[in-house]
Amino acid sequence: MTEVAPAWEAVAALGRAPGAGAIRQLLDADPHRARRFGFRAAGLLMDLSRTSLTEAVLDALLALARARDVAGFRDAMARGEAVNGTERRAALHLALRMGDRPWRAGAEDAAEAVRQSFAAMAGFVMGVHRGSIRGATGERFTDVVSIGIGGSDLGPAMVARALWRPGMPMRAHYLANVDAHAWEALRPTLDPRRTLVLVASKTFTTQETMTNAQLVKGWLGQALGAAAAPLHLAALSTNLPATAAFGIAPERVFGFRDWVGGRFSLWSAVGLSIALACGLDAFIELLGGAREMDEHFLTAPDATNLPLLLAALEVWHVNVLGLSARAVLPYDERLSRFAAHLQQLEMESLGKRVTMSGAPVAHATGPVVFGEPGTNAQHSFLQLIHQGTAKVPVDFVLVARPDHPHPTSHRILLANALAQAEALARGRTEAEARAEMARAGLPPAEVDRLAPHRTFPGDRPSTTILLPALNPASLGALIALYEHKVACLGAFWSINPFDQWGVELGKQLASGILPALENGATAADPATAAMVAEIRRLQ
Ligand SMILES: O=P(O)(O)OC[C@H]1O[C@H](O)[C@H](O)[C@@H](O)[C@@H]1O
Repeated sequence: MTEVAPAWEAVAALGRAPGAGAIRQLLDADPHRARRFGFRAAGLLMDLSRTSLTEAVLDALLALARARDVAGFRDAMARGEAVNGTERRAALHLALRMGDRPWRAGAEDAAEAVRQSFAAMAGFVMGVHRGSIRGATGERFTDVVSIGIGGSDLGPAMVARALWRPGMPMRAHYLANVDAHAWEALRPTLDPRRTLVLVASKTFTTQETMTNAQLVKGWLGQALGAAAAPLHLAALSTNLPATAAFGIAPERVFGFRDWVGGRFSLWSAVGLSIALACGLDAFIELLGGAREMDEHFLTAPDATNLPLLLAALEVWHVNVLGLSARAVLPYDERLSRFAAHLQQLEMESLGKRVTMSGAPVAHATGPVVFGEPGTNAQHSFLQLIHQGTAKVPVDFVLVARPDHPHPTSHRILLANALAQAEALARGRTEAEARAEMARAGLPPAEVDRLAPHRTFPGDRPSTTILLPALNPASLGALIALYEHKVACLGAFWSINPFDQWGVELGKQLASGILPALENGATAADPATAAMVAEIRRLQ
């Protein structure tokens, strides 16, 4: 047996112990549990008290982290080693946060590369905001459209939505889906003379993005003349030849390196729309918040390291308790796309079935992640989480101070979030349900009939992350927390969290099916061929 196997076995044994997974009794036994299992970094409080973690479980998970050398993987990542083994690349999104560390990606001075691309971005943003960079008709830009998909869309779109307030420099719009209904819905809201278009694509070959970019370039050309369109375009990409071929002048191309993974790229030029819409200062503060979490991640001891603890909890839930989904519920409307961002960040990173060396994994990997803002989620899928047969851990994200002048609304929002966490953990026993119905005066037969339906099993885990306020720094720290959790889980599970081969097959098949839809060529797969025939009949 290797050192790793006994560490796994120790964790698994705790999972088989009587009472493992219980939460209510832990809460009852220790009134200080919230203090013991509350952890702070970068202004965030992470409360793990409403989980079934115990001192023994945590110790075993931290021993497993040592056996799996999670800290070693983290440090190799920070040293710019090729931790993305299948693509032979570093994963150096930490360098984008522009800390003082001498970041290197292999032989490259990554810190210098980041400084240069940030300086170019900053110059452009200031030029647009001051009006020295204008559209072809001399008008100032008021709107920015960022065309991109996946990592070139979800992060920036989520952040801009979270941070934008009336009066900020520009309005940002995001165009991702190749479904042209998205463009047709956006188009009438835009004045081409005042619209700046960013084509955000790391590879600059993504079919959806290039299709939309051609549509929007055509719209600019029609409205302003083909020669004027380039004045309204910029590219955010690592593929300089392709941006030039698309007709974007080199000084309008904001680059980044291949060691920035798509789902980790909002801190790079891919985040240009954030800086344009919310201001350069906000973007710098966002980087600063992430940097604070980075420093914590790189230096805090395991036992108080928030990303590592969050990852360890996920191992406990997924591998020991067999919980294969997790819900993310930000109780803040401005974070309405936060779950969408985490869906990509976590599921694209951790949806793997072979180890870094290509052998089948011996255990479950990434859970299904989904979510919606609260309180809306309460009136939707939380029924299943309270009373369904599947146990689904929840991440609550709460913001203490709102930016609106309606304290009553905010108190109602927070009371609901806290009530959900309490209800999930404590539940309501059948005896409690019966007593309550009796107090309400229900006849005994009704009490008997409804008791099973009004019983809540409890012992359903949740994590609460509290932000003092939602601002660029706290949001940067929050996102970085999850990024680092993902890296830790890659190490725990010995999978590559930085590649995404799973998206390739569908891409290849789509290009084979396109001719069948265009001219009736027979698709290779009979089910596809039958559906193509029916679609063509209806068109
Ligand atoms: O930025 P791009 O090269 O256009 O890629 C956009 C997205 O598409 C790919 O298929 C991957 O699934 C994502 O990781 C990536 O973020």
